[in-house]
Amino acid sequence: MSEETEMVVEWMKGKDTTMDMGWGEGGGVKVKWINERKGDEIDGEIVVNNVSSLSDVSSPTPANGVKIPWLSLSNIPKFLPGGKIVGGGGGDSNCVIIMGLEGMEKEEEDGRDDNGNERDSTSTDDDEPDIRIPYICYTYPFNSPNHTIKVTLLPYLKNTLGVKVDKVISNMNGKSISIQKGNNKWRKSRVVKVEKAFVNNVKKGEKEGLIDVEVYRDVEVEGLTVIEGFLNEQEERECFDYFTSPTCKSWFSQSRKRGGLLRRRVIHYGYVFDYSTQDVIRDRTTPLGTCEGMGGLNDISVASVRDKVLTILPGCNQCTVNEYEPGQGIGGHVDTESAFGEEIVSVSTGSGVVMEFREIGGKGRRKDVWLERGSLVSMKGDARYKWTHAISSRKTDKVFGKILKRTKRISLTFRSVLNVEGTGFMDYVDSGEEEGVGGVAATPQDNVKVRPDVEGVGVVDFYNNVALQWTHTRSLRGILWPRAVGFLASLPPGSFVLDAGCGDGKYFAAGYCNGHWVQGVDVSEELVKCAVGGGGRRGGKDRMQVEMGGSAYGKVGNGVVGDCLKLPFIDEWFDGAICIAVMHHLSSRERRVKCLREIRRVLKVGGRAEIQAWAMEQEGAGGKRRFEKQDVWVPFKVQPKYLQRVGGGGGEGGGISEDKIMEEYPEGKVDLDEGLVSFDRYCHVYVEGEMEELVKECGGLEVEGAGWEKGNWFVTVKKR
Ligand SMILES: O=C(O)CCC(=O)C(=O)O
Ligand SMILES: [Fe+2]
Repeated sequence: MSEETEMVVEWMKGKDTTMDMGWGEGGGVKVKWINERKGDEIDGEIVVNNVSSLSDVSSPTPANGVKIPWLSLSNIPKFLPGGKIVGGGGGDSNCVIIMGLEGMEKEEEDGRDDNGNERDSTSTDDDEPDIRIPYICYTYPFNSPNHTIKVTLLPYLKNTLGVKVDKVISNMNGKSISIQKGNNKWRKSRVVKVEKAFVNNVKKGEKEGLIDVEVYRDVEVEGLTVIEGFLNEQEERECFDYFTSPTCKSWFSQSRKRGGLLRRRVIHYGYVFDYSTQDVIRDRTTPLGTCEGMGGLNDISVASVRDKVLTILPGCNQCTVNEYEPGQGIGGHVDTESAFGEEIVSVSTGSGVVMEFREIGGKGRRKDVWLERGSLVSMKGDARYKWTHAISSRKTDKVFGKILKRTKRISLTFRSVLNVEGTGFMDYVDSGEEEGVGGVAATPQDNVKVRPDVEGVGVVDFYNNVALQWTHTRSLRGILWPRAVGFLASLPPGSFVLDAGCGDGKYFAAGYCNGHWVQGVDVSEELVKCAVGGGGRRGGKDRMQVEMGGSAYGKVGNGVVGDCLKLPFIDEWFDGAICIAVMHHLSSRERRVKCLREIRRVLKVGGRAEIQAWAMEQEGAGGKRRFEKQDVWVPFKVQPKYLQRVGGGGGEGGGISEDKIMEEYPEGKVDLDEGLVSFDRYCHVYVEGEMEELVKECGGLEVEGAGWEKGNWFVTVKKR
């Protein structure tokens, strides 16, 4: 069970629980659940500290009219790291608040408040709302001492009730606010009641001045050592220059663009670390970055650093190079225990920095250490497992009375990856040979060599590039796979349904029409925007008619950007899940099984899932596709007017030059005759029985049905 799950389980037991979410870039979030049982209901409050970047809060979307109790056991807001709300509060959030929305009250004549401030609109018994929705909002910026907060409502709230977001209110605690609906008309009738919102000013240090490392001078952390001057000046300089030189092309960002979590850039040697799953990718077929072999670290300027480190940590087989611009940091975390061995060392170059250690549990002590340029910090024992480490996102540090400006810092962190064969970066050479999957001979055109970035470019970038065209054609045609629609209809009304790999939300309406709350998640931010933001339309002969007045889109499901291999939802939350045309974009068997395991994890016991992916066997499908191999690139053509980076928004699109397209979309191929731009998408098409095998390997799932439909293999499963 994950730490987060344990926390929720504790919460369910009605105990007070404090935990450190500590998810990588989320910023070492402290969450405190305090709760009180009142019959079947639980009153809760959550205190979240130190959210240095917007993360990933989500809870399923209520359809209009669905009644759910306020913070009851069944609908506590569930959140896990890994997802990203599109159109959320931006990156400066340092506080998360749980509030309750009470809606559907009588509309008042003039609800307008010119200042856009809170209004005193405490509801009376007469106004007892007919729906109550707990939700979480992010706040930014945090202006103490008045705690003036800009509130951004979760998109689902916006989608469900059509309210306008971003409203400045003051002094959250226990107050009510009005929210805006439609065109600048304030509706007092829709009241957001802030229930015990907690606002912790965690940026204390800033207000009080920087905390000097000296303050923690006497705190001892077992297992923490700093060796100053580990690199001499020349070694330090050469190493820094190597990574900052324009010839160093290995920098990679598991960035927003990729739906990832990192703001800073990294390079991985030996094994790639996947920040969304917080795990090492052991089979080296990863979309998440280049896995450098001997190349980089063999350069004379850095090989000496590696060799020096090897004298301290002989078993190390992985190195992560982190680049921190001033103002960038790393959230409080313990390096994944299951992935890395007992000692971790990190070498600083370019700039010194203060690293902050915090004791987990116990007295919650803190220790700051100054990492000078050329120094090495080693963490083992308690320092490795019982304390988190973090670097605050600041531009300065206070070191023994002096305020020091940070400059670019490049650190090299060396670790030993557990459970791998061979010696990692020391012997790994990317041969560059065209090698098929599972021993099948490959040709570049029809068989993808499963290489590190295959999903990054061939799936995430692909869908972001083609999103507008995609949603235009697909949604307009609105063709839904019949079995998936049948599956949605087979779930009891009111189910929470996960749409894993929701794309532009094609199935949202089908779920909605069956009375479900649909929560989508997809790696493509551009597609999620379409799913929640009205980017697409419904039509065609198979379309789902949704009579809601206005656009059905965005009102019938909620989407969050996230990874199917690390779903941003807690365990056992969904009654049903669909995963349609997603599994054929995963580039290794390990990743396919991981995806199934994630779906299983978030399903309740007895919850069911429908999983479908392209079949290699296309005969009788009536389609034009023929697959010779299982791992293939499949082109998709886009009209330039749908290419957003050259200004295409779906309008006329005249005058977009070919040069500009080629510049902005180097991965696209422009066909002059057709006037279309073609993008390749990575697919792994399934052969008969393969899906069932994966299900078997996943375990814990009972197969209710399996077969072939319209060129796809499907399995319907139930969680045991
Ligand atoms: O930049 C550093 O020195 C620390 C990096 C780190 O903690 C990590 O990558 O886990
Ligand atoms: Fe770390």
